Amino acid sequence: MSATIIEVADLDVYYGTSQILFGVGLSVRQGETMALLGRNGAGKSTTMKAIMGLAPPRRGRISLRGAVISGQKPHHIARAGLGFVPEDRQIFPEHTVEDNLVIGRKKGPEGQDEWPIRRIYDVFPLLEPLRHRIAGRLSGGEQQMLAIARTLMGNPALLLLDEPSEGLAPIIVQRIGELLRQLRQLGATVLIAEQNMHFCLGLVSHATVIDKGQIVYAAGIDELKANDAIRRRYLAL
Ligand SMILES: Nc1ncnc2c1ncn2[C@@H]1O[C@H](COP(=O)(O)OP(=O)(O)OP(=O)(O)O)[C@@H](O)[C@H]1O
Repeated sequence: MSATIIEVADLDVYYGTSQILFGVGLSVRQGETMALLGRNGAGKSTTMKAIMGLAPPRRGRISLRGAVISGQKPHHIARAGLGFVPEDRQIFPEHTVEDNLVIGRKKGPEGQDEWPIRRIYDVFPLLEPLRHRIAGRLSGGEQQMLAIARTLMGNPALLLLDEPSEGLAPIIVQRIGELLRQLRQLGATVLIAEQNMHFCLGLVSHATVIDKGQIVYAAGIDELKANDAIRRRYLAL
């Protein structure tokens, strides 16, 4: 069995006095693509932010390849090997596509340099002809691709994507899905927070379902596909 990349255990997260996460736990192994599924407001983004140190947990532990990272500052966590694409993508809108990519370039925590710009353009062929375009003028789908590509330039051990399909036209969602399937084939380890289960089918290997800040189900994606009761109860499908 491959090594565990990230292990999240017993996380409690609060915003002010409101408790948002209740004992959240999940783990992702090397080469897995895991979906964190749940309805609007279930706690997906908060889980991602907690992992990145942006919503520090009041209780619980997060380890990256066995080393505890909870309690560290977000930039330390990023340097330790986590690459986060937030819901709002956070590209630099006034810079060109290529500048955005170059800004994201850094070696991985063990000196890996697996994503030189040439390889990025091979995997993201739509970005190459746009390289001199101002990022803020790209379409939503192009910006999402750029945000993923830029994060890969940092050679993360784990790529965290917060709702990559949100707000995009179905054809673009399909393209992003194909891209993520390709990353999976290349061996990337990915955690995707999504409301859109259909987007994740055929893309992820495992699924964890969150509801009202608690993990209510975790299994291989085929098991979830076969489990009508869970899908109806927590994913409204
Ligand atoms: N900054 C904040 N302050 C207070 N409450 C917040 C804050 N951000 C989120 N919440 C609340 O925390 C809960 C979980 O939100 P979260 O964004 O993690 O859900 P989500 O599953 O990612 O949903 P979405 O699809 O809407 O992003 C919601 O009830 C939300 O209203």
